[in-house]
Amino acid sequence: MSTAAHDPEAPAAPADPVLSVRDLRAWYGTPRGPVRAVDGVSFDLRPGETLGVVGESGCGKSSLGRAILGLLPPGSATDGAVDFRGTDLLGLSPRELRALRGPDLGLIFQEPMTRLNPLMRISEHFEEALRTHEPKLSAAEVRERSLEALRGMGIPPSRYHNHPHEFSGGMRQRIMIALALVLRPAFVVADEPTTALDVLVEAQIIQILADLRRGFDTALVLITHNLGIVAEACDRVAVMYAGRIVEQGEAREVFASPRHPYTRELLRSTISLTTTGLHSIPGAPPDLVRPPAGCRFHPRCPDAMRVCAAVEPPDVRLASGVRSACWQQAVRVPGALPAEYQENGREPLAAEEIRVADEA
Ligand SMILES: Nc1ncnc2c1ncn2[C@@H]1O[C@H](COP(=O)(O)OP(=O)(O)OP(=O)(O)O)[C@@H](O)[C@H]1O
Repeated sequence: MSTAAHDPEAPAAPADPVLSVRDLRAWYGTPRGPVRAVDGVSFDLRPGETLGVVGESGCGKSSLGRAILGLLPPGSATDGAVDFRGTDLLGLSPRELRALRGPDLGLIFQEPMTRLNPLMRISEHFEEALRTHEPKLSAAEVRERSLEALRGMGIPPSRYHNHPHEFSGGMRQRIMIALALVLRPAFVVADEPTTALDVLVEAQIIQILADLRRGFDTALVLITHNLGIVAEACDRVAVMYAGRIVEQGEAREVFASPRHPYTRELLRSTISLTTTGLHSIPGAPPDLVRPPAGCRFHPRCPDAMRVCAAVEPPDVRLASGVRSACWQQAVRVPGALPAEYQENGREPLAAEEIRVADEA
């Protein structure tokens, strides 16, 4: 560990994390065996921070968001620790968790109709949420807070007394977001909040999330396929592959010089979409019932070495503060490379060895 000399000009020490996730695992029981959708994930989130979680489809992003909030379906299980302001969320009963959702833990998921009651006016939804969690607010304050949240999402006050069916799908989604944010939760998970929305609305949501974070120190985990949003709106990024975080750090740093080959490939596939041709990463993420040995990305990795097919790479903290789980970095850490790979562990992995490793 490095120790920095005291610098009087240095910014104040960062606040304690609002959320600390340690070695989180989540799996779904299936007839083929457990699907290990989240497999040893750790990160911290400080008040006001936004962490973007990116990765291809099926890498475990949504499972991570749901596992943190205790929202996995029946038949699934979790292990590890999710510390939210000193309470381990994984140890809470469903009832205790429900009490925290809303005022402390917010969630924004894709399905907009799931929580809007078609029989209730929009105003009644807001009144119910605020009266339940902030009973001291006056009727005027409830109205003011609600209209402010709705206005932020581009819904004019004239629509306050309408019913859900009088809005388009996109508007309903924005109302749902306003409803989650009106309670000013300390921590929010937003899972692809923008898929059903157009680009203008997307920009608006990014703005709201930024305001929220500035105004109320809300910490946010933003799960998305859109690396552009992460580059624009997130402080930090976690790149997930096959149930693990393979690289995490300051978004600016990770995007400027990605260290993990998976991050590099993911960035290339996004950038080329908006410029010239279509680049996609050859192959597909692995079956999470039987993931490959060693580094899970090795069968698709252009830089794979022999050690990658056999031994899981340790998480290496680089000088920039970025953490990367890749043998290309780990071989430089004294003692990291096992003795039996000292001699030939760095040799490039031949195609036939990848097949053998896959079948193992
Ligand atoms: N209810 C379930 N039962 C069994 N397997 C599941 C269940 N939900 C998800 N999975 C599996 O868990 C793995 C991770 O899925 P998850 O939805 O978390 O990934 P994701 O990265 O969020 O994907 P996307 O970007 O498509 O939403 C996948 O292999 C998926 O098939």
